[in-house]
Amino acid sequence: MRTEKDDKLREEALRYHEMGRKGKIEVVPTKNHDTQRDLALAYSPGVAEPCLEIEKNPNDVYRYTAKGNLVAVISNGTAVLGLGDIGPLASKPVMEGKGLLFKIFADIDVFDIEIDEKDPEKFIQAVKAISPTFGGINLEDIKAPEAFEIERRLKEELDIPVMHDDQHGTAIISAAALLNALDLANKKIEKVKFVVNGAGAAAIACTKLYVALGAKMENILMCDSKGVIHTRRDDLNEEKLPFARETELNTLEEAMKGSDVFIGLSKADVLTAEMLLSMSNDPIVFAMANPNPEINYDVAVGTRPDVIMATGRSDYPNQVNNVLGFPFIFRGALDVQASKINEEMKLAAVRALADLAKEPVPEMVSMAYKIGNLSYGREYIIPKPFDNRLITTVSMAVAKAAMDSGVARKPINNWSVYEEELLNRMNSEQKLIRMLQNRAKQDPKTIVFSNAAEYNVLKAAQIVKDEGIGHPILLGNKEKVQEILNEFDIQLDVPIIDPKSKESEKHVEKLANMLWEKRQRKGMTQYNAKRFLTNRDYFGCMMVEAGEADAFLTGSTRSYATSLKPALETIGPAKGVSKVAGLMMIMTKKGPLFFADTTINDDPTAKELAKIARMTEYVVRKIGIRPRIAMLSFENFAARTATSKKVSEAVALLHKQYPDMVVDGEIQPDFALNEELISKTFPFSKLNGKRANVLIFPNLASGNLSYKIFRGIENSQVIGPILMGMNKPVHILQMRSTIEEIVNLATIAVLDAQQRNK
Ligand SMILES: NC(=O)C1=CN([C@@H]2O[C@H](COP(=O)(O)OP(=O)(O)OC[C@H]3O[C@@H](n4cnc5c(N)ncnc54)[C@H](OP(=O)(O)O)[C@@H]3O)[C@@H](O)[C@H]2O)C=CC1
Ligand SMILES: CC(=O)C(=O)O
Ligand SMILES: [Mg+2]
Repeated sequence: MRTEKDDKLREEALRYHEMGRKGKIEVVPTKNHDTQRDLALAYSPGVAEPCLEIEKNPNDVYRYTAKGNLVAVISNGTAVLGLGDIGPLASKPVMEGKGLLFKIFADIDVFDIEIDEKDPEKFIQAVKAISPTFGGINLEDIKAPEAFEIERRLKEELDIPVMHDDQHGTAIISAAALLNALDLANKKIEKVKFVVNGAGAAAIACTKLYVALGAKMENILMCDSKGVIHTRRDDLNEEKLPFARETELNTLEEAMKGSDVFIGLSKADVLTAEMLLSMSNDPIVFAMANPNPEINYDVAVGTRPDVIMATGRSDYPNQVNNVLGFPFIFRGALDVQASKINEEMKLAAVRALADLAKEPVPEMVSMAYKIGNLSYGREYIIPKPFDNRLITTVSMAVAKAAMDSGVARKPINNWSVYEEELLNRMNSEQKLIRMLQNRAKQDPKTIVFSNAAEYNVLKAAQIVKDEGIGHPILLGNKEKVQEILNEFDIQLDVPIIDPKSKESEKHVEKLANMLWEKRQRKGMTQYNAKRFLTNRDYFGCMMVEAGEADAFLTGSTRSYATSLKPALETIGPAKGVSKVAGLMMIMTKKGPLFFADTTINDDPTAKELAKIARMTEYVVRKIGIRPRIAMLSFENFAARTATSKKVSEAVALLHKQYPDMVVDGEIQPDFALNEELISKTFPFSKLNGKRANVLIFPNLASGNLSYKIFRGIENSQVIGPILMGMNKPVHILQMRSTIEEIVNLATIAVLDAQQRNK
């Protein structure tokens, strides 16, 4: 069933693949290559030395080359997703996609290899011939029954891990999800009746693993394209035969009656609402065909509110897709130089995944999925791919199982060092920013950029446009802007408005009249309103006020206060807000930290401080993070000085007015940021033994200077200042912001505009 959403996705997917550098992965040099000397080492003559070492000791290949971190994703294109035999060429986007996932989730490099060969023997020989290059081989989208023979032989004949992901990756993930779904439905694996639709590579491997976990063969009905696999059939291959049941049932429809679990690894839309209605109570439906499931998610949930439903897709709850497995399974296997991926390693991955879903979900994950409260339950039976913990949890479990089962050639001695290595592979700061950008891209908004005759602003606007984060409008002198565009060869075709130019006179007049109407009783004359409107800051703000744009970004060439004044006089604070404030988001290895107020209120009173805290809580929550707020001072719960007393008073106000708010103080920042110190020293605190992620400073000096010191020492990425409390999205950059900082704040401006549209 093709929906409007599918049509939109089609368009977007084609654009995504076509834009910019072609393909989804590239090769990047890892060593210096700037001088003649570097080249003499990288290539001839120096390169001969590692060659000779490896000739003497083949294992040194792991020491001197990329082999140990390089996986081949190999396909012949005979069972590409659920699209069938579309050939090796057409399979390339999927294989490149796998490469991308290997890289971003587990820092594994991939060559995707599409082989034009259907004959299993010839295919095996081709893979064997290129295998010296790789530390592991991920077979992909090869159809059954050939896939079974190909994998079996390559496993036997090669001494590096070989895994057909559609079989075992899928089996591992779906088994983990199944264990949790059964737990939630209060059913036992030994008792439940399964219908497995599909009898190909994925379906057979999954079913075998469920049997290994306790499912009973006599409770499983498997169907292929011809219907139920039963003993009366004479067309069954070797792999299907063990699943042939003595039964009178012939069709999927008949098989479904009274079943508890439906496993779909076949093709789109083969399960009907009527069939779903014939299942038992609390049915479990894993419709895993890609790109479209055996039954549409909304249809299934609409038909059976008691269903526990999963699909292979990322845009619905419970994505049961092998992406949750292969990056981390190979990571663990490569790190111990495992000779194979065996049953013990697979079962370890199943348990690790199933258990992880029961743990509290970190904020970063909820944020990536724009879901406030992700917790173990019917709509969260399996971790999400963007969960940072997968790399440590699953890879470590797999590595350990490889060692315990005797297939590891390079055992791990120090697990905490290994854990640290795994975490360092992931650049969590970048990930967070990427997540925010992805959210912005879902619904890009029109952003007016002031100071367009600045290189950084133009470059940032170009990125915002090219990445699909927003639709820029530039404010500035057209000639100057064009000059910079030409000089730096920046391709940016967006509207440019110069409020000072003759051609903008009518536009200026319209916005000036609006402003005058707004402020005529606050001393503004019509003449002054018109004069103000030739100023870019007034003009940009009024465009947002007039609904001509969704957000305004300014400040990169002016002092903060100079840009703030027009914003306050035009857009102004939101209803009920007496003090606006500036929030900085600082990316740290332990996650994002928020600082307020960093830009506006010199010495807020206790009441104002409480308001700033409340407003910050709201904004942080909107970003998708659960705020834990520390009200900072230089004393801990023992206010003696005027500053601490003020903070203490603000905390009392907050506790009284908002008893559910996670806020406490006065507290020193080193305590607030240290879980152990907090839980041991202040067990009574409302922070509940958890590290704070929002720091409210007692005054502007401490807030502003702290984030600047932090930024200077840590060289962390900073997003902000996010201007909080305004009636419409306007944000003021720091002077001389970098391109990256402008793009980041533009992203926040888009998210801000998205929130307000809801
Ligand atoms: N979510 C995930 O992580 C994954 C999902 N999949 C999905 O599973 C599906 C199968 O992949 P894979 O096993 O690799 O491919 P195969 O080609 O090996 O197997 C396809 C199977 O589907 C069966 N089939 C086709 N049409 C029907 C139908 N109308 N009713 C019942 N069965 C049917 C075929 O039957 P016959 O034997 O008669 O030809 C065959 O057994 C694909 O949609 C794929 O996207 C696969 C791997 C991972
Ligand atoms: C997810 C996957 O590997 C498939 O659908 O084939
Ligand atoms: Mg696949």
